[in-house]
Amino acid sequence: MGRKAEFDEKPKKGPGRKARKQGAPVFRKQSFAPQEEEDKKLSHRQKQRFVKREQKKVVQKAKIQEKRAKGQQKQLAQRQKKYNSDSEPEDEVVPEDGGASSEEEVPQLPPAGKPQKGFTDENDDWLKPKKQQKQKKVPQPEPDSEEELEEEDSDDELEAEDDSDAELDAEVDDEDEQEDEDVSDDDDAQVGKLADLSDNDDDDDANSDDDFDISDEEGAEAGSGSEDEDDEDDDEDDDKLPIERANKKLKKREAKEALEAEEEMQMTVDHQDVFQLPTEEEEAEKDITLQDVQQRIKDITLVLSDFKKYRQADRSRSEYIDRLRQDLCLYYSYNDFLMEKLMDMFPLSELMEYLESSEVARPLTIRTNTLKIRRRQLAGALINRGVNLDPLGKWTKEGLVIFNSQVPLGATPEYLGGYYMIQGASSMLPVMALAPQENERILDMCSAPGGKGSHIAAAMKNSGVLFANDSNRDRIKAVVANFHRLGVVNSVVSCEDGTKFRKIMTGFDRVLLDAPCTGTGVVSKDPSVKTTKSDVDVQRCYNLQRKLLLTAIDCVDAKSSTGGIIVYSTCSVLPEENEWVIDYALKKRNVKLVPTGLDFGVEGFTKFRQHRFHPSLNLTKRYYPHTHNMDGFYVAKLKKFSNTIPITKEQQEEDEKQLDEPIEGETTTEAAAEGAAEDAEENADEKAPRKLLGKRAGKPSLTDIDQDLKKKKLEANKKKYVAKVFEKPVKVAKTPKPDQPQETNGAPKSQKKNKPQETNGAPKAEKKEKPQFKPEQAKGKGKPTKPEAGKKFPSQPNGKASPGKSAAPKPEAKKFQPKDKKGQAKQQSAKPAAKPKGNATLAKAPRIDADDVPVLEGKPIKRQNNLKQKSKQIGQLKKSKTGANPNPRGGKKQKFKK
Ligand SMILES: C[S@@+](CC[C@H](N)C(=O)[O-])C[C@H]1O[C@@H](n2cnc3c(N)ncnc32)[C@H](O)[C@@H]1O
Repeated sequence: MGRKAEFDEKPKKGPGRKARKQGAPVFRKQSFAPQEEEDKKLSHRQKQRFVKREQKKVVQKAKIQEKRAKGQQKQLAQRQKKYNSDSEPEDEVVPEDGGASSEEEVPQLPPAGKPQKGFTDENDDWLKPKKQQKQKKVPQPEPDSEEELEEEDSDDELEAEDDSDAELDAEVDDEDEQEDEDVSDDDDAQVGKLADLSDNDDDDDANSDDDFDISDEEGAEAGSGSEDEDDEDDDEDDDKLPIERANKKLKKREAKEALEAEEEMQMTVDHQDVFQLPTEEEEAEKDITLQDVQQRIKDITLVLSDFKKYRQADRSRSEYIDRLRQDLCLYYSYNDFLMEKLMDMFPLSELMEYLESSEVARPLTIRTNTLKIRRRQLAGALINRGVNLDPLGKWTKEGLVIFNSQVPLGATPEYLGGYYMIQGASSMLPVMALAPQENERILDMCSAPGGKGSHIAAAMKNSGVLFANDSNRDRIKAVVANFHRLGVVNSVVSCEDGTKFRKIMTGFDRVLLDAPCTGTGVVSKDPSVKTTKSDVDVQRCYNLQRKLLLTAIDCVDAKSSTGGIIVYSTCSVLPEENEWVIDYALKKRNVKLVPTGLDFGVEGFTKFRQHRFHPSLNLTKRYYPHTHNMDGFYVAKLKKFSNTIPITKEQQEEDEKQLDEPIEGETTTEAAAEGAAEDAEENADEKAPRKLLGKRAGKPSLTDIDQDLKKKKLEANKKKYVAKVFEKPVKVAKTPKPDQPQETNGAPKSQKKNKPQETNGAPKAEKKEKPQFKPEQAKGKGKPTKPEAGKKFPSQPNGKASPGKSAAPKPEAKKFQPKDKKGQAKQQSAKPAAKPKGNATLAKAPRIDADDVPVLEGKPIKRQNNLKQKSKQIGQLKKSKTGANPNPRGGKKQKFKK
């Protein structure tokens, strides 16, 4: 008010209120006058704020001083004296204010004994920056009105009064900025608001405090260097808002944590370096948990990922691999045999994926029976029943995937009405590859329970004829039931041994061989596979599959105008049951692999460990649970290009006998040697010129020059493709007869020698026949030598699967023993009763599953076929036997000789 009086006249223009304020050069002396008068001028709010502020200050001061007091009692006592002398007059101001009403009363300072407020030169240094901070941080807002102006004035006055406290205030404020800013709430709204972002919330406050505490501690830990940096940062931070400072500290802390995490990881990795493979004693002593096993799997995986770096110097890779295999067996409940097979097939990382996904059930899928309904209609009907479904994929027009269902899918009216078949996604693939056409004659050789058979019928639109065969009498009933339900009317259902089907009926346009197998691709459906399958099972399947496939090929008419197609499939992932079988067929029949027409799937193996298959095996397809979310599956599509069989009848018979021979439960190295010898024998067969059969019999032979050229060509190809493919399964371990001394091993040789004598003159004609057969294959057949054949069946070399195996390799001479045995086998087959007599192990040998045991039924079909439908091939064979080749046996023997 007084200021007004100083102006003579109001300036019309010029600076505004701010300028006026600034322009007022005269400070009233009353500002320093006793507060009584001033207090009266304070508004109620001002008074409240003032009191608040003062109270706060006192509390803050008390806190700080308490802290200091602990470590600096003496020093502080001196300071106190000094301080008392310096600040007494100012302090006295406060009590003077005390004359105000109790509401406005400024809280009394703590007793003089304690170091209270103010600072000396000694603590001036560390207080200074904070004072600056305070000054910068709390700019005074400009008053907008007269009233505010008054308030400001009074505030100014108050500040002036508390000048001595101001520095201490700064210190206090800095100790707890939030609280300080709280004090200046309304008037300092600008600052207050920003500070309130964190301050008003107690929790946040607490958190931020914690954060700072931590960072302070960390700073202390980091050492003096970082403290200095922090000090510098603090100076810089003075310009920043609290939230910015908090953010900066947070970032710092995060960076530090990241660094620590990295160090920790490195330490962990370094720790792995010293992963110790447990010794056998340690193993025996320690009770191992599943977690331990899991951890060890991880550890060994890491070691194997960089073997040089992480290995123990005294441990070999195979030791780690053995340990890993055992651990995987334990963890995933596999037997050693199957785990070893899988480890051979997949790289380690993929193996883990495969094993993991094999633990999970595949999605439930159904196939629309297009004979009765369209997929869209079926989906609608099922959705109405509360089934949650989707189309299975772009690759199929019939498949639906079921996510969940409120009704059992095997009991819906739609199911009972034959609108769909519950079928795994992978089961749809072979029929798609087969691509059945309308009005064709198609054979489904192993049909039960009829899933794929009914799919074929649907593709044929119930036209033509579908022969659905299965050797299992019980299972064949399911075929009939399903065909009835699904409305399949173009089919003939038979129950025959598939391997004999060529004698029943041939001339099919297409044949599907969905072969019986070990089921290693469907462990999620049938976990017992993980523990029950052995090398004997695989060998048994391998034998049966080869026989069935050769028969399937023989049943197809290569001259079919629409087909001439054979599709082979299994739900096994083992190469022995897939590529091995196909490769065998490529050698034994005039077929070639063609693309399956399936646009997804992994290529079949062209090599597997030390084995090499025909390069065209890459046209076959593999399916895995971890890559396709389907059961493990295999599909191969063959095209028959000639009805001629590129091997002699005798050889065929011999092959069949070989495949018929039972397999002993425990394989031995002797058996391996036997197989090796047989391989060698067969290789000799391949090299030998063949007797012409069928149409080509008697036709002009290749000249010697041609043969030389051919040999050279084969040699050249040999470099590209070394076929070691056909490795026979391990068969019965026939113990040598006691009365057969070592010398008897030579007997087969002498027998062989006799053979060629009977077969003179045939080679050239044989060569003539060969062009129909792929040169690479022919070469491949001829190639495997004894050492290669010695590798035998993949399970054989490691010798782990069969406990009975002897580790010692058989002497070379013994490899020829099988021939002798073969001769025996022939004799035995002629006299079946004598067979068990000759070899006790044969009687014990496990037989083929009930499924696989030929059940010769359906006689009428057989009879009918015997009467009406005689295979061309059989005819040709007979012809060659009787006419074209006057001495077929001689032809065979000659081959052996060569
Ligand atoms: C994989 S299942 C066939 C599944 C069938 N394709 C389907 O989709 O429903 C193999 C079948 O082969 C049959 N089987 C086994 N040995 C056989 C043989 N020697 N001749 C014919 N069928 C045989 C089994 O009875 C079994 O039903």
